[in-house]
Amino acid sequence: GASGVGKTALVVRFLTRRFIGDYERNAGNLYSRQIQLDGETLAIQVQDTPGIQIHEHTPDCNEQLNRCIRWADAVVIVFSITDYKSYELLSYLHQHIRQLHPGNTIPVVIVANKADLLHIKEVEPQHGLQLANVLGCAFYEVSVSENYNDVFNAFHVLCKEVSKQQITSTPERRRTSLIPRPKSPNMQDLKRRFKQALSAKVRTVTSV
Ligand SMILES: Nc1nc2c(ncn2[C@@H]2O[C@H](COP(=O)(O)OP(=O)(O)OP(=O)(O)O)[C@@H](O)[C@H]2O)c(=O)[nH]1
Repeated sequence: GASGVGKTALVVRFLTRRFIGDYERNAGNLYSRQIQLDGETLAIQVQDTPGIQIHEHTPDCNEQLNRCIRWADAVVIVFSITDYKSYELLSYLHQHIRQLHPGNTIPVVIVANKADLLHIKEVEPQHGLQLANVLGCAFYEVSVSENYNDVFNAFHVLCKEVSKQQITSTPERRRTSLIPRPKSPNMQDLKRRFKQALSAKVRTVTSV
């Protein structure tokens, strides 16, 4: 999704259950994780992506992002209810994902984030749901800062859909052993940034 909608916060909340408020611009980290899903242990990888830039009113999906979309078995498109322009990107992004996965309907979830900021909302909740229905996507309105369960449910739906597809798909579609394992596990990077955020908070509290 667009820049600043909460993509990194969403991934971090899903993987660590924690909300870290301050992030630098996201370079696109890859996280590997084992999760429990309906009594089954799944190995998943979550690729965080940089915000889509808009040039002369046209979204610019660069080759790095296109590689991520082609690699993915499922996609979460995030927008913020406080940023109408991020909502306007949804149809374009959905169409772009379909073009990069011709003949294969990979599961897509649309997440409307920052539901805690209703006082500055620019997008009505029902508009997100209506558009998701038209596009044939699951829809979740969440507040990553306030709530873990809705975030988990959005990823849970995707993992179930992917599992279903992999059970019914041909063997070559199953890429679990072919997914490139990250060289340096990004969980170290996540822990470093988490510690930085915590120490920053301690400094802030002290300075107050
Ligand atoms: N109030 C509120 N703020 C949020 C929420 N989710 C994220 N934020 C804040 O929004 C800002 C952007 O969050 P990021 O996770 O960096 O957004 P992003 O989409 O990864 O941004 P880019 O890296 O620029 O693409 C940060 O200051 C977060 O603290 C939310 O649910 N509520």
